[in-house]
Amino acid sequence: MPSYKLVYFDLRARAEPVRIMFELAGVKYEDVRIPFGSEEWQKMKPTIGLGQVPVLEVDGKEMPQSGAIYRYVAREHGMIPLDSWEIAQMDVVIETVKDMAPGMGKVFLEKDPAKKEFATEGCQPVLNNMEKLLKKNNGGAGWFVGDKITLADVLAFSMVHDAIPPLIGVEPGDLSYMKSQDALKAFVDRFKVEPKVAAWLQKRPKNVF
Ligand SMILES: N[C@@H](CCC(=O)N[C@@H](CS)C(=O)NCC(=O)O)C(=O)O
Repeated sequence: MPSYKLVYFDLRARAEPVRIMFELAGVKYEDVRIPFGSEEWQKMKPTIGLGQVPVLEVDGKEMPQSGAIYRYVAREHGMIPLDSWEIAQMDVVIETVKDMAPGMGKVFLEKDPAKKEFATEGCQPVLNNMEKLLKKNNGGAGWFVGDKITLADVLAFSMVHDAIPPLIGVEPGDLSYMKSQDALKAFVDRFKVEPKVAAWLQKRPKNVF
């Protein structure tokens, strides 16, 4: 097993899917958390990867870009389907989850009315698409693709459980912003009680983002 060092800020954000995959796979890794906005980061920035984090070090070799890190870790630890069609279905889910980003970026910089609008209206079309994709596989009773957890599930969970709630001013895991996405809600409930995920949710640092 290679030696893994994940370098990010003291946040969940872009690093959390990697942490969740390492936990699911039972892989040991060094979870380096640089204080956000710190002097330490300003010193480190010119020396690491492409000057941004996350960076994953694998046996001392650096890998920047969260998307590349996600796929690499998922590939190494059995969270990418084997079949080309299923890989494409996984990518459809990942691209759909990414459709949340423009709306989220705007809300991040705004005050309460924008947060409320995003929760009640802005995020709903993407949630509906996620619901639709989930239901295409096994009627929505299992995971997004095939019959085991893939990167698609990890990214979908990170988005709806961890990333959106604090953005709209509620706790991670508070899904009250979901309207008619019952399969997606049930998916989150299923994912978070997977034993290794549940253990991680208990012990992970309690960051806002
Ligand atoms: N395309 C990159 C973007 C990485 C990125 O924007 N990282 C931010 C934190 S989420 C960062 O390092 N910000 C500090 C800086 O740019 O100095 C990725 O997906 O990894």
